[in-house]
Amino acid sequence: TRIVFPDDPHRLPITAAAGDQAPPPPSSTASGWHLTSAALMASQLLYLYTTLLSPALPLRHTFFGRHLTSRPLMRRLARLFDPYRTLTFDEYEGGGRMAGRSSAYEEIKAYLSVTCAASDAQHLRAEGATGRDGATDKLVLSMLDGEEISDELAGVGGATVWWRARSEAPPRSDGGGASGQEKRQLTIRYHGRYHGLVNDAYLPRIRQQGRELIVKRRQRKLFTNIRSVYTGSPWSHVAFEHPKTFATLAMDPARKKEIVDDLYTFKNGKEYYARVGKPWKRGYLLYGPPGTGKSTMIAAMANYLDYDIYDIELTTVRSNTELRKLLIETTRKSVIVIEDIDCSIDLTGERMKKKKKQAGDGNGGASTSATVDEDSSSSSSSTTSWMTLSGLLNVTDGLWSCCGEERIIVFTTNFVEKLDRALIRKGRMDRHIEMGYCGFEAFRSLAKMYHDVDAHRLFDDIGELLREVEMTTADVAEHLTPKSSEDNPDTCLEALVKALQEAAKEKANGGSEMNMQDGGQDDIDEQ
Ligand SMILES: Nc1ncnc2c1ncn2[C@@H]1O[C@H](COP(=O)(O)OP(=O)(O)OP(=O)(O)O)[C@@H](O)[C@H]1O
Ligand SMILES: [Mg+2]
Repeated sequence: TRIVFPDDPHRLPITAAAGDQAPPPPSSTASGWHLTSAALMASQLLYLYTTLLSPALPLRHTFFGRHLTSRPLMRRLARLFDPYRTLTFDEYEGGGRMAGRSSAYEEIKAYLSVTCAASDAQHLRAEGATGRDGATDKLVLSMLDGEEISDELAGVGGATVWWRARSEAPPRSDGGGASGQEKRQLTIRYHGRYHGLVNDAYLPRIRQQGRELIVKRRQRKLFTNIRSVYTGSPWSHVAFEHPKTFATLAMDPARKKEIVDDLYTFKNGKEYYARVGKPWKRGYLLYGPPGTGKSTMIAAMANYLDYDIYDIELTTVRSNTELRKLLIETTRKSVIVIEDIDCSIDLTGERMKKKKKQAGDGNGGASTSATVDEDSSSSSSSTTSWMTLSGLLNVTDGLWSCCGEERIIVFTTNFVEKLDRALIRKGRMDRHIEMGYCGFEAFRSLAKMYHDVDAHRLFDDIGELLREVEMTTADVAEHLTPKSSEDNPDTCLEALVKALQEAAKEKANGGSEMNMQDGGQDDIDEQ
């Protein structure tokens, strides 16, 4: 580690003797603070002694320091020698394995990245970043371990605070490999006389500025639950740059408006959720046949809300505990997605079977449906992972889903009727959205999007055929896509008509029964 000290005329001249150990905090202002030469010498001797004795420990933690600080009088004396205070911000708050990311740490880190750039620090870390405008030439600077930078306290002429970054290696597992993540910390050091100022004005101010910077710089990310080899986080991410918006999502305009209004109300519902005491989250279930725009809708939602996406591949989650950990690691303003929920886990009537069995046994016991035994369900031969329905229920409405605010949970499925009712009841999945086969309104928006055509002689035929034949939006979009430079709106619409007529003929011959699916309602009935 390399340490850079701020230029300060009052720094005690022990740097060389102390090696890598930081010198005592420099005096932040010259005014009003004059040690007598005797006190200065005593403090130097004292510090030299403690520093040499135990270079790794700050003054207060040494044997000598503890003695000095154990009595009020002595403590005051110690303050004379060491009038500086420190505050440490951990990257993870709460301690233990279930610690969550600290917003204070993130905000201060963002603020310091600007201070770093303007500082005279010699060794900084630079990370590439993409700005919101898509520019890829941005750099975000941060302090390397042990690096120290100074910052001014506004309103107090020349008063300075010092920030230092440090990290602890994760504890080793039995196999010798790292078993966890690095513990990162940021520590601020300041003169005791500025304690009130630092806590009441400086820290709130820089957190606010950090928050604004985070929003300004935010490149949205698409996370997936593959452990990152770089950070040890259970999530890896790439930049999220899906171009789909609600403007380019083909569906019935009235239904689209409903969904957009719903999202708008959620996004601006902070006070409402606080007032009624509900966690600020909302669950959406998107269901419908393949190619009807479920994944596309998720991208449009994330773009509309300006949220990150956490895409959970449930089949690789080995236990309910792992799922909880994943959820705790998500940040606010995010859409948490579990696609094809029916394929990820055997959720189909597991609880029903259990309930029936209990009813059949007639021996009481734990009889409520909410008490599914995790172990018995995890040993079910049809599950591909050890995730269980009860674990998933916990995630969607238990403690774990409200460990942060402003989250949307989206499940998608091709077979809504297969899902356990408990999983998709209102409150868990608040809104059920059917993504059905392409209707006339959806077709019209595709025609407008692809060919800028509002009306055409073939529209009536197409409308008729779409009522008769079930064709996915993906298929209709494909027919409308020009395949060569000779293609124009006429040829594309004719190709679509032809495809629809063929599908109608096939249906009439009884060949397309497989495609039959119920459509119609927006919301499915609840138990
Ligand atoms: N409503 C729509 N508006 C615009 N494009 C659509 C729409 N539905 C589907 N598409 C197009 O069809 C393709 C497939 O759609 P998407 O992946 O969203 O389907 P899906 O419902 O998620 O299918 P699956 O169930 O197989 O995951 C996308 O590339 C998209 O461009
Ligand atoms: Mg999909």
